[in-house]
Amino acid sequence: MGGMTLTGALESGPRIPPDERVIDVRDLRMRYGTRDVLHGVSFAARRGEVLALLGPNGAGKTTTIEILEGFRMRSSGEVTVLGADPARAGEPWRARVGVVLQSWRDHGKWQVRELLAHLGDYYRRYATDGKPRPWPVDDLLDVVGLTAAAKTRIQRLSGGQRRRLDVAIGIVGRPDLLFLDEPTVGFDPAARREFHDLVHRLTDVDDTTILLTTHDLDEAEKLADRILILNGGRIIADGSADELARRVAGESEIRWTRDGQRFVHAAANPTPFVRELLVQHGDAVEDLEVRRNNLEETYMRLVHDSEGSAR
Ligand SMILES: Nc1ncnc2c1ncn2[C@@H]1O[C@H](COP(=O)(O)OP(=O)(O)OP(=O)(O)O)[C@@H](O)[C@H]1O
Repeated sequence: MGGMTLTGALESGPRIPPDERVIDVRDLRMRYGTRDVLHGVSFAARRGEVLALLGPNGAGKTTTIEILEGFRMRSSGEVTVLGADPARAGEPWRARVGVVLQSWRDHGKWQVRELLAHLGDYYRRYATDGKPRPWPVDDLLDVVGLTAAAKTRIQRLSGGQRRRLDVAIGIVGRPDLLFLDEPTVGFDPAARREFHDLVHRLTDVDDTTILLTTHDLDEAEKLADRILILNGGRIIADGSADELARRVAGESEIRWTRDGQRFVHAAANPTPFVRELLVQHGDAVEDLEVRRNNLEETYMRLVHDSEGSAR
């Protein structure tokens, strides 16, 4: 069964015409010493898409992202990002790519606004008619929620504010493509929600393509147009959260009460079951609830199935 889930996942992955691919990865392999950690990874992203790369610890997410960012040399495979090979691309390419690194701790004595204005200057020469660069600093402060902290020295920012500054630094050049490696670690729920709004704004306003990694499946479900699951250096699923949920058998849970008694039933297709239930019991059915697998359940199942079929 695991094998079928796997094949199904890959075959029905979206087909993106080559000229619309902001990211195009084919048969990417990575070996550290004698250890293979990526075994032929292939996927693509189209402009304006938000992709979440999920997978257990050690699956190869950071390695993949670092290769796409041009920070790590791959062992083999074809990688095209914004039309260029990241291993060979130059400064104009880098200016179009945003990277959010973990906590910007240098320049502790600088004020937030001052640092962003300074870093933004670098991007001025890469402005185009369609895309003025950098973000005007006050708009940027507003968009990441740091207006009130504009004059605060970096060393005095709270953990959450620092992560927002990391994001601001990643997008100051108005990148066409943004990489976010576990962007909301350390955020409180309010900051997390604001960050999600920011991601939506970036894709709405700027058509920014975003590739993010996260272990927060709720976050992936809220943000991503498409989910890629990497396990043991292989992509084991590629599709929207709904598509992946549909691929996992026994997906829906139907709950109801009748004569004061609770009932639970699992069904791949809940509609005929519910219809029959109402035909049989009509008004006696109360508190009817149909719940599809959430991404967490789907993810656990897909990872589990792939491990079964890989060995
Ligand atoms: N520089 C390196 N040298 C040798 N092995 C490495 C190196 N970097 C990563 N690895 C190994 O490669 C594998 C994939 O690591 P990677 O960091 O890409 O995984 P990940 O999916 O990002 O994990 P996590 O969720 O824990 O961040 C791991 O087994 C890791 O130990």
